[in-house]
Amino acid sequence: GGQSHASREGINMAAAPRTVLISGCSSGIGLELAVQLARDPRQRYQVVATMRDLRKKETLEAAAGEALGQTLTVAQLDVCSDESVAQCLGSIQGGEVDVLVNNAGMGTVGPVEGLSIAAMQSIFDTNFFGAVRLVKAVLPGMKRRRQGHIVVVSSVMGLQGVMFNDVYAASKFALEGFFESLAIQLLQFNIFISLVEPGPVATEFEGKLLAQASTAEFPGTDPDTLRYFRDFYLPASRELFRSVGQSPQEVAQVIVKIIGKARPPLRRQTNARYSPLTLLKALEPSGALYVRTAHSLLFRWPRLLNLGLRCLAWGRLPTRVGPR
Ligand SMILES: NC(=O)C1=CN([C@@H]2O[C@H](COP(=O)(O)OP(=O)(O)OC[C@H]3O[C@@H](n4cnc5c(N)ncnc54)[C@H](OP(=O)(O)O)[C@@H]3O)[C@@H](O)[C@H]2O)C=CC1
Ligand SMILES: CC1=C(/C=C/C(C)=C/C=C/C(C)=C/C=O)C(C)(C)CCC1
Repeated sequence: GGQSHASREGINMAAAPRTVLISGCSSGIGLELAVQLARDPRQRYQVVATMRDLRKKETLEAAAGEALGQTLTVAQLDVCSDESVAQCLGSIQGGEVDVLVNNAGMGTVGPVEGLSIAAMQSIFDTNFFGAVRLVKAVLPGMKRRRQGHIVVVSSVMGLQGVMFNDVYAASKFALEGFFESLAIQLLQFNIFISLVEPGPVATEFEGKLLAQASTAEFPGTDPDTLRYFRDFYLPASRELFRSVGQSPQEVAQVIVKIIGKARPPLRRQTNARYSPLTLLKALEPSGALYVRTAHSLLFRWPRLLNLGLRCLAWGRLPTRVGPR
């Protein structure tokens, strides 16, 4: 209770740093968040930056600079493996995680007819069950200590569906339902949940999706659907990333602020330029306004969509797309 709030607000400067465990730190949002927290000017955090493949650790280590080995350590963690999770948590001093950031995730695009059930399940294994696995591992300790914060990198697609992102959106909706439910119970234990909902972010995420879209054959899909996907959706999606895409640094900054709060919010969107699109659903609960507008913008008035995106992008520098 009171003591933790005092330390979080910096009143008790001598407070021990909080241990923050982040999944998926080989690139993108996870990497940036790990570095920003480790470089906190008030040194409030001890960061365990994890990734499933340690051969990818160089970028993170270079970005961490002097923080490496001080406020940041790198550890192996595959969110799809029970053994890996157990081993990683066992290696943490005291075994206590104060803040868990479920960031690891992957996208998938394309018509559902062309995606195998196995491929869909693997998206859920990573995005949904990966987060659930980590939560099951850290929750008993948090409950015992009556303290904790669980941050989940969800998406605007955890709030509303987007054409040709059916499975990815479903995995993010699953996170939203799971963690909103958990949030109610956990208030009893002084444990907070925060679902962070970025719009498009310039990380390796988009490149991986474009690579999938260009190599996958989506067998069993009718030619009309394939044409809608390739000639309508893909160019619009590219333009959206170019115009309103955020940098991973910006998203990480929002998460750092949330972690620093004594009363963190349950939901937080990160991209004000995307919010007109999420408003379409929030303002009209039947969903018809959002679905009809998205449909029209993509299939009937693509030039209006382009114009609209350019307006939303007004006054900002184009986001550099691609790896750090
Ligand atoms: N980029 C975007 O437009 C948006 C992204 N998001 C979400 O942000 C999160 C981070 O993505 P982002 O930084 O953009 O993309 P990146 O592709 O740059 O990073 C994804 C990270 O997740 C890791 N990962 C994948 N599977 C596993 C696994 N089984 N165990 C551990 N780590 C794993 C990847 O590791 P590896 O390198 O080994 O594959 C990588 O470190 C994701 O949850 C994504 O859904 C949300 C909204 C928008
Ligand atoms: C094409 C198109 C859309 C596309 C949205 C996209 C592509 C959002 C991507 C979000 C991401 C990448 C989130 C990651 O988690 C809208 C705006 C819904 C409606 C108009 C047409």
